[in-house]
Amino acid sequence: MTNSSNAAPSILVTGGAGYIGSHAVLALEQAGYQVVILDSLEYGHPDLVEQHLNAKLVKGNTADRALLDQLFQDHNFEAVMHFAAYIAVGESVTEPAKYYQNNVYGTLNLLQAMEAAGVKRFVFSSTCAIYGPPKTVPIPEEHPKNPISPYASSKLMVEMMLKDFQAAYGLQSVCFRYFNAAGADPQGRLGEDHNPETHLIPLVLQTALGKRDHISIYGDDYDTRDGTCIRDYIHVADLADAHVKGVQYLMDGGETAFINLGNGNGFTVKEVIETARKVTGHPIPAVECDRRPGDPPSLIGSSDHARKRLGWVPKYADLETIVSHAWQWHQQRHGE
Ligand SMILES: NC(=O)c1ccc[n+]([C@@H]2O[C@H](COP(=O)([O-])OP(=O)(O)OC[C@H]3O[C@@H](n4cnc5c(N)ncnc54)[C@H](O)[C@@H]3O)[C@@H](O)[C@H]2O)c1
Ligand SMILES: O=c1ccn([C@@H]2O[C@H](COP(=O)(O)OP(=O)(O)O[C@H]3O[C@H](CO)[C@H](O)[C@H](O)[C@H]3O)[C@@H](O)[C@H]2O)c(=O)[nH]1
Repeated sequence: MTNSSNAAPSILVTGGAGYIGSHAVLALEQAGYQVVILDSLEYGHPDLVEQHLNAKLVKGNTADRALLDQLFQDHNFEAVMHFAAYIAVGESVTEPAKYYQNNVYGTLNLLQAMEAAGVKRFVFSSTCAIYGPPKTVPIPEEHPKNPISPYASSKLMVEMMLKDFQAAYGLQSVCFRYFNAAGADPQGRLGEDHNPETHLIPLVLQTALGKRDHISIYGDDYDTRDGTCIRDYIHVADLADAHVKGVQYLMDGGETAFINLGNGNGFTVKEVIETARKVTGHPIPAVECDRRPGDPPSLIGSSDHARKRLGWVPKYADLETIVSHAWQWHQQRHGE
């Protein structure tokens, strides 16, 4: 089956039942695309897909070549957006094979299936973690790449494959290097629900809801304005919007590009907790603990490329707005 020429363009979204992928599917659908989601559902939330997205959900793994070939035969995809990956930095250190298998081999298998089907546009979820400890802040795309975890190495390996696939096969891709994804759909339909949860903002909000006794602050002796780590929090709806612009860029004939997605503003762990206290009205007890291994003191991205090449302007750059949207979601999903 193929789409007729005036049908809505069709996109395959892997990992579309997960946090960032589901927001991207929503944004694609609002922009008039038709979406098929491929998700193993090892993580991810089929209930949210069913309630809030029109996309067809196919349960399956990027490692399953026969399934991929069938999908490419059944649909005339204009592009593939690839979110499916394992994401826990700490786990990747103790179980690197799992990360190379899923994040590298799974992606290679997908790219080979795309090549066989003649699909030439690819949008990839990369990470600021590929830069390693920054030598300059804000970090530009040209910054040296020194990943310090297998998770980050797995993402850089895919970026290297994408350069080679462009040269050899003419595959054009946009690699988005996200800084810290945060927040939730402003209308409260979708949000962050990782299990286990390791990210700061959801853990702070679980503490506000009384699901945890306190939030642990990992290190208060960094060389930063209050001793805690600085991160560049980027609203998930702004990430989603960048992905729609990324697909459009490729459909307009754009060539392979590597693009940071951050706000260019950093907030300390203590500032995030203080903002959450203000937004939620809860005291949110915090306990200062040892540093978490592998955490760089400060990560802030320069997003000039995204602005210039894609015309992307984040709508929700304000931390209070990001935390408010996350709070609305957490109360609804996890509140009593
Ligand atoms: N969350 C962040 O702050 C962040 C930062 C940088 C990069 N990223 C990248 O963004 C992407 C999405 O992250 P997320 O936070 O939405 O994670 P998530 O775990 O919520 O979503 C990933 C989804 O992919 C699915 N999946 C995993 N492996 C699969 C496979 N082999 N085949 C099919 N489905 C598979 C999971 O079931 C899950 O639904 C990942 O590639 C991640 O590395 C996330
Ligand atoms: O309970 C917690 C959880 C986190 N933090 C701190 O809060 C900051 C943000 O931590 P997150 O775990 O929310 O985010 P990371 O910066 O560690 O991780 C982000 O960047 C990583 C690469 O560095 C990966 O890409 C990952 O998916 C992405 O969320 C860090 O300084 C961390 O030490 C705490 O103090 N207490």
